Amino acid sequence: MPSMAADLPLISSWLDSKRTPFGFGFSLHISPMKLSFNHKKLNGLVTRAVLQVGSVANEKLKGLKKIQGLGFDVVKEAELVENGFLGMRKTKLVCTIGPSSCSYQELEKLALGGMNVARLNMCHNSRNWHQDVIRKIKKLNQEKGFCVSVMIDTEGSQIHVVDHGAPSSVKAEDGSIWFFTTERFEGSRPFTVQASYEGFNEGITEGDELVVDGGMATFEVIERIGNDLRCKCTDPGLLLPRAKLSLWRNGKLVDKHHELPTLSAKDWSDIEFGTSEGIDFIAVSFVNDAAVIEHLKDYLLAKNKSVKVLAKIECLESLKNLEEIVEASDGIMVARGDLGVEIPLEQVPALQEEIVDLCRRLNKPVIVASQLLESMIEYPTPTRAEVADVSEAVRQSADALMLSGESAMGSFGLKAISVLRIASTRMELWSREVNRVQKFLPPLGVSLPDRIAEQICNCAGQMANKLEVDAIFVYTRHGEMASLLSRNRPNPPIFAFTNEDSTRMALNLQWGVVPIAFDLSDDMDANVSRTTDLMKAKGMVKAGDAILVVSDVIPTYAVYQSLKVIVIE
Ligand SMILES: Nc1ncnc2c1ncn2[C@@H]1O[C@H](COP(=O)(O)OP(=O)(O)OP(=O)(O)O)[C@@H](O)[C@H]1O
Ligand SMILES: CC(=O)C(=O)O
Ligand SMILES: [K+]
Ligand SMILES: [Mg+2]
Repeated sequence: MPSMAADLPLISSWLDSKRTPFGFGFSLHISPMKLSFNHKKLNGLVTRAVLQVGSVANEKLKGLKKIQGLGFDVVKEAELVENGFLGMRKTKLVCTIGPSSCSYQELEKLALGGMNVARLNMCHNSRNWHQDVIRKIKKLNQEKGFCVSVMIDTEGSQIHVVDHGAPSSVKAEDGSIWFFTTERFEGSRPFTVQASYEGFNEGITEGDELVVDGGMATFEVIERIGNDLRCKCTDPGLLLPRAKLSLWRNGKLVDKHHELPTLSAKDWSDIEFGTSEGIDFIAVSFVNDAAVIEHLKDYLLAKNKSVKVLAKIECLESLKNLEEIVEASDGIMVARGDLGVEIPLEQVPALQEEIVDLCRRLNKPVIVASQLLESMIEYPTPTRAEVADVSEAVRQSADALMLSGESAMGSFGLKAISVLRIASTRMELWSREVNRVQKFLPPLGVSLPDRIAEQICNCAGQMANKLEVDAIFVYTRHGEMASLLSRNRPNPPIFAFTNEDSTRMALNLQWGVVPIAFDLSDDMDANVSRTTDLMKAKGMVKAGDAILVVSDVIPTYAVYQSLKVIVIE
């Protein structure tokens, strides 16, 4: 077993770099508070070796605030009691809510099944429907002790089918002639497909290709007449309601997204509605560049709304500006559905891995989305290939996996979430064995502006693994340290105590973090003893458990970040 001292050079090397721009000096002290040599994990080490890195406080510690109980997610609590610290799932699960999952009972079942975030796609359904779902989720959280965050996903300016002349799907036969029109009309016309965007056929000429849903059906443009494109079906298939339309010339996409506003008037109105209902995340569809994310974040800041903004990577333009988009946003969704429409399908897997790695480097949570268990929309078991896809996303250490149609409209949403839960827990375990995590994941260098926090958390991650502590406790107001710890993908779970509700809900999307509501005080020792006492009383920690404690609680008088190891007595 490596000794704790082995970590000291690492820590002291960054301690040398003083935080002069902020006017703080740093001290490191190791104070053995109590010696005991029989702990199962830290045999031979002091039981309360305290490694503290804090600014020199020039004021006395403030008095203890009144601390109430712990706001612990009932599902995580049960998971901990049942599986122990190491058996807790790290990968977060997002479920799209739709007609088959919108009742109070179904939502409760999904929450019990491990849903961390509920996604509402504003492309579908009415304002009242969305409001009703959001309120049900809030009620479940409040009355039943769940911790499910709410995400809205903007409609954006997609080019899709408005009407295709049939109530549900319609088959386009080989060689059949169809009109794709931008004309608005009521009712339906046979062999006529209404497209959502007026500029849809501009610049399109004979010989171009019109692709439906990324290859579900393909047409050749024969003629452009006024508002219409007259097309011949060259690859037969189904036209589904709201099917996506894209145009191609000589094997290259004719990019129309950049002509459209990323946030339409309807999107702004949906955002206004969502924030007034207290949502936690906005996922922005078809992001082209960082500007739209910055604009939305400024807007939310001005309105004093702590809502996290996620950028969906799903079009060509977003790939060109990937790094600036990741930097600007609070998280990313790899929206493989539309991405696979805009770029050749075989490029999606490598891109997914690159995006996941980039997000980890820049410390932004990342969701892998779409078609993870697509066959489960219809069938109660997944294909082997789907389970392999899910496991691969977990191996890449994506923060979260997302269900779409599987939970929104399928009959087996609950089974689908249990497949995600079981497959991700299994893969996490496998990745941890014989240090595979270290082999798989690119090492973290020094890449973030807050180098001190970054290095504390990198060291904490290494220490947690080497010392085989049972859990990491982090005390955080804005979630920064919790997020930086998560970025290291350590073996033990990260319990993040926070007094900010918005921080708690945002941390729901971060790998391995269990967010817990707690009335933080400026007195760190009081926080630690109070939370461990409360968790002990609940049977969640017991004597002998080793815990790595990290803090970024910032009292009014100083910056105070610390790292220490305690063993529960
Ligand atoms: N609120 C809803 N009401 C009705 N049906 C829904 C709803 N949400 C999703 N669905 C159904 O589930 C399917 C998949 O949902 P999802 O929202 O993930 O679609 P998507 O096309 O992947 O997303 P996006 O439109 O953002 O690209 C939809 O095509 C739709 O049929
Ligand atoms: C989720 C989504 O928007 C997509 O995959 O296209
Ligand atoms: K959407
Ligand atoms: Mg999409």
